[in-house]
Amino acid sequence: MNKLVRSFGFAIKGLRYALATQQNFRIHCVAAVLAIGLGLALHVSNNDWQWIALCIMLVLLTELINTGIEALVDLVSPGYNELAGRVKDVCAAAVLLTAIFSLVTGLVIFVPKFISLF
Ligand SMILES: Nc1ncnc2c1ncn2[C@@H]1O[C@H](COP(=O)(O)OP(=O)(O)OP(=O)(O)O)[C@@H](O)[C@H]1O
Repeated sequence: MNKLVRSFGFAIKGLRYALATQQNFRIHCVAAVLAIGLGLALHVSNNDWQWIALCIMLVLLTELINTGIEALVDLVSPGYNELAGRVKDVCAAAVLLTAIFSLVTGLVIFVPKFISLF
């Protein structure tokens, strides 16, 4: 049990690190809160909630993995290295793709709801 609590503490430490150091992670958290607020206000369906939850998790997960890999790259390659840069670029591309996927999904869910309001 003690080990479980300690592991939970390490995970919270990782989350706090990402929140404190990664502007993109903070922006994605705000976007997640906005999406949840819009979903509640516009009474989206259970199916739409599943898509919203999937998008939020995908973006936050890729951002956290990107942050971890960035730290690892800085540890093993503190100086300039073309491969180190490529690793970071590819990880940044993963975050970008999930963010675009989430944006498109959000538009598909929310735009028709907004249109039907007017
Ligand atoms: N050690 C390195 N060697 C070569 N290029 C690097 C190195 N570190 C970073 N880069 C290049 O600079 C870019 C930005 O790297 P940086 O570590 O500043 O990430 P970041 O801008 O903080 O990313 P994020 O906004 O996701 O935190 C990388 O995508 C890569 O192209």
